[in-house]
Parts: sequence; C-alpha cells; structure tokens
Amino acid sequence: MIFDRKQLRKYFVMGSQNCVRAPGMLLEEAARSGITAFQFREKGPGSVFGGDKIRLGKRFRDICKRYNIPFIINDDIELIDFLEADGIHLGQQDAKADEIRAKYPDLIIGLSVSNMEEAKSPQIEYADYLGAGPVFWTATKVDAKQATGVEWIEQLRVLYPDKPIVGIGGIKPENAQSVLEAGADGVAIISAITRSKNVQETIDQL
Ligand SMILES: Cc1ncc(COP(=O)(O)OP(=O)(O)O)c(N)n1
Ligand SMILES: Cc1ncsc1CCOP(=O)(O)O
Ligand SMILES: [Mg+2]
Repeated sequence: MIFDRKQLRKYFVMGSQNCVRAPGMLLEEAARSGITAFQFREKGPGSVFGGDKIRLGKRFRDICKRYNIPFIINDDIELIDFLEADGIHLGQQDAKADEIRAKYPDLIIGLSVSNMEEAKSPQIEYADYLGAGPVFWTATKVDAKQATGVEWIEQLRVLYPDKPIVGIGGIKPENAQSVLEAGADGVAIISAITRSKNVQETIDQL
C-alpha cells in the first residue's frame, strides 16, 4: 500500500487487552466510522500469544483490507509476512528501521521518538512517519515515558518540516486539536476509542 500522510489523521491502535467488548466488532465499527489507519498492538497484561495472536491479527487484517485502511503491526516483525501487513511500528527497543527497510522496500515503517536524542537518530531517515509522545499522561502503556506536552510536536516539526508525524498518548476529542495545531499530521488513539460509549461520535469529534 502506498503511504500517504493523510492516513495518520485518525490512527487507531488496539489489541484485545484494550477492549471491553469483542475486538473484531469494535474494529469493524471504528473502520466504518472513519479511522484512517490501524495498528495491531497485542501487548501487555491480558493479551494473547502464538496461534491466538495470529488468528486475531488475520481477522483485523481482513477488516482493514475491506475498508482500505493500512494494517500496521506493532513490534512483531515476524508477523509482517504471516499477516501480509502494510506496515510495522518500531520503538527504540525494537528492530532497526534500516534493516527492515532493506528487507521490505515498500513497507510502511513508523518509528517512536520521545526525546531529542531519539529525534537525532540516523534511523529516522528510514521511517515513513514518526510516532511522537506520549504527548499527554496515559494509563494505557505501563512503561510509557513522561508526557512530553504538545511542545514536543512543535520541536519535531521544526527539526523535520516534511516528515509525517503522529502524536500518541492521552489523546482524546478534547485535546486532539492542540496536537494538530502543534504540527502533527494526525492523532494515534487507544483508550478514547476502546472506551468510547459512541465510537462514531468519538471518531467524528477527533
Ligand atoms: C503511532 C505510535 N507511536 C508510538 C508508539 C509506541 O511504540 P513503542 O515506543 O515501541 O512502545 P510500544 O507501543 O511497543 O509499547 C506506538 N505503538 N505507535
Ligand atoms: C502505545 C503508546 N505509546 C505511547 S503512549 C501509548 C499509549 C496510548 O494509549 P492512549 O491513547 O489510551 O493514551
Ligand atoms: Mg514497540
């Protein structure tokens, strides 16, 4: 799939551990409601492994294909081929973007950047987009770094005027606008969607 920065605009990140109801039905509803990308992040307490993870991933991938939404895998490079993923999101502790790029020239590659040292890494050149944050406080990622504030998005935008950037961490309808105004191309969201009582309304508000 050809990457377009517009696909970052409403980027839903989720694993079964984040869901209070059937994950497939939630993704289907989010896709119908207008998310522009999806990241399969099956990770942490309550997540599934092995064959169950692959089965769940295939289900999610099929939904994304039907809605023509990029299906991006978090961390797990072994699943790229298995799940025919459109992309991979890598953190600083994950596989190296240059190695993945050499193996998969057309794969969408996302890279997390949380501070100035990471932002100056030569790996950035191999990434299609940067995941910046956590912008605000979040309870969703247990090992999340300290919140950066929207100032971090502003700094990254100055450093990389043309690089697609998505903000992540504690983003909800009430603060999404401030992330976009700081220079992000989009917002990546877990709990504001998984815990929403009205998914369509939440995604519209974003
Ligand atoms: C879009 C996006 N941005 C940042 C992250 C965080 O990635 P990482 O730092 O590797 O942490 P984990 O998500 O793997 O726990 C992300 N997943 N997506
Ligand atoms: C995966 C991830 N990376 C940085 S913060 C975060 C969690 C985002 O979850 P939420 O949208 O619920 O704050
Ligand atoms: Mg990671």
